[in-house]
Amino acid sequence: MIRFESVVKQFGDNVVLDHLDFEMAAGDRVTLIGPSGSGKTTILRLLMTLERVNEGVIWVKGSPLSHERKGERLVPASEKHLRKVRRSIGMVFQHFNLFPNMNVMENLTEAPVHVLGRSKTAAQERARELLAMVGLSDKETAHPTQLSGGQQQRVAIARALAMDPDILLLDEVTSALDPELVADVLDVLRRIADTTDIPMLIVTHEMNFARDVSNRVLMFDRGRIVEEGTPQQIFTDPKEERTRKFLDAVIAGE
Ligand SMILES: Nc1ncnc2c1ncn2[C@@H]1O[C@H](COP(=O)(O)OP(=O)(O)OP(=O)(O)O)[C@@H](O)[C@H]1O
Repeated sequence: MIRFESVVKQFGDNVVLDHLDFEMAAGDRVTLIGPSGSGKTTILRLLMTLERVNEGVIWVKGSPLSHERKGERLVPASEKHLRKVRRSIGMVFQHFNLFPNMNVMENLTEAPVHVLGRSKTAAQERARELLAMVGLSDKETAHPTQLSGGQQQRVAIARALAMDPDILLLDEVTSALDPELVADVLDVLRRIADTTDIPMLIVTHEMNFARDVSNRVLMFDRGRIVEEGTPQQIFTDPKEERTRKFLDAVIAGE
């Protein structure tokens, strides 16, 4: 479904991902953990095509994301290819990033209509289903500034799903929220995990959430996977000293 094949990403001399190999199957929910600067967000940004690989190839559903085919060969993706493949990846950011001058319904239908070419009626119908799923059916005509941070983030989740993406990327989606708003957002994501089979790749420090939603946890350090397992195994019986130290530090900071 998703495959990183020997991916290298560097910024100047800083090698952030060092020949990274990793795969996600359909229906996988994977949480990435690891110290600050270990490359977690870079992985999401590569999938979002906001960054380009230096070496290696990223595949989505058997097609290259980072590259395109020229006959038998793979060549680095053109901007046109990236614009096209970007549609299949849904991302929710820490800071919501809703369109401020559009109401909730417009936020949800803009890209399905203008990028995917759906009819306005079909896009609105799908948007209403998604608003019901995130518990905001009564906010269709509200503008982002009239919503709490938690409500804005739930709209952002619905907006990502409105594109029917192949994968949903969640980057620290609760870390900009007031503590009392976190639970609602996590509950919505738990419900989506329970009621859909969309693959999710999650970066979070909310270990309970990771335990509830994901079936695999990958521990990163310096651009490499140092340990991988089920949430149960990684959180209760980590094998690697680096994982243990990292989890102790997260728990101490909570
Ligand atoms: N656009 C960029 N230009 C230069 N260096 C970058 C850029 N983006 C990321 N980096 C560097 O890449 C490394 C990995 O960053 P990344 O944000 O992927 O880590 P992270 O594991 O997500 O950390 P955090 O938990 O703090 O978000 C860091 O050393 C960072 O400084």
